[in-house]
Amino acid sequence: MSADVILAVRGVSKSFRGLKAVRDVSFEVPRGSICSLIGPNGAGKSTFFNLVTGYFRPDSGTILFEGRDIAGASPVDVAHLGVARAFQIAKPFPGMSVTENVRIGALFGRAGPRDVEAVTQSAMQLAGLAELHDREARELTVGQLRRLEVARALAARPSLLLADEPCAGLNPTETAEMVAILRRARDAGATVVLVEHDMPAVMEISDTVLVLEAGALIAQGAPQAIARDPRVIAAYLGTEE
Ligand SMILES: Nc1ncnc2c1ncn2[C@@H]1O[C@H](COP(=O)(O)OP(=O)(O)OP(=O)(O)O)[C@@H](O)[C@H]1O
Repeated sequence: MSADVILAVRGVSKSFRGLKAVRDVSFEVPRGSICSLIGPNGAGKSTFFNLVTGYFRPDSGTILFEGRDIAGASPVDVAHLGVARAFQIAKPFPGMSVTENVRIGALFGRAGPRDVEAVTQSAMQLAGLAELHDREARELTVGQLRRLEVARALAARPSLLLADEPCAGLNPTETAEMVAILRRARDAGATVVLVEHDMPAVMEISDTVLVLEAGALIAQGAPQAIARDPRVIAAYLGTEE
């Protein structure tokens, strides 16, 4: 595996009681890139995130993160190695401030004790939350909560950020902000993989798009090529019988 590949997935499969949720999937994510995982509902996108973050163990295959096989490692171990996940539904501590919530990400992450404050501040800055630093999480809008979730994940200083539908339910202004935040996260050193249904955002932000359908990887490539791919169009729109 080349040093420029941060995540290499090889022949990964996962079934739930006979239902093949992920089928023999292989791909590589170049370090420093932004990669989107798309596909119709039930395609296996969330299952894939759960496999990478250690919530599920694959039935077969390897998941090499920075050259180390993390298939079946615990979520805590995977996080300590440098993989962070920003969930679609943020569950912050509602009575705590934005700063306190982001600091928790830093405390459980890879920053040394002396760096916790600086890492907390820079994650808030990157996510555009500096002005909201003393707001209680319960007062935040959906868009602000989503940014708090990304900031909490980034405060762990991940080298790989997995973002779960970061643009879901956001208005166009908030979506543009989120795209800018994810680009800044990449520029600050994190490779970003997102699951996303917002196609304009996917087209704008992605270096590579991976398409899953019924658990199988049916296409991968640059966004423009993916948008023209007949298999992808058929997967989304269906074909006439
Ligand atoms: N814990 C589980 N137990 C049983 N079946 C599961 C489990 N998790 C996922 N599945 C099944 O695996 C398949 C893939 O689901 P998954 O949630 O990964 O799809 P998805 O692409 O993330 O869909 P969506 O876009 O709707 O979130 C589905 O048929 C789903 O019902």
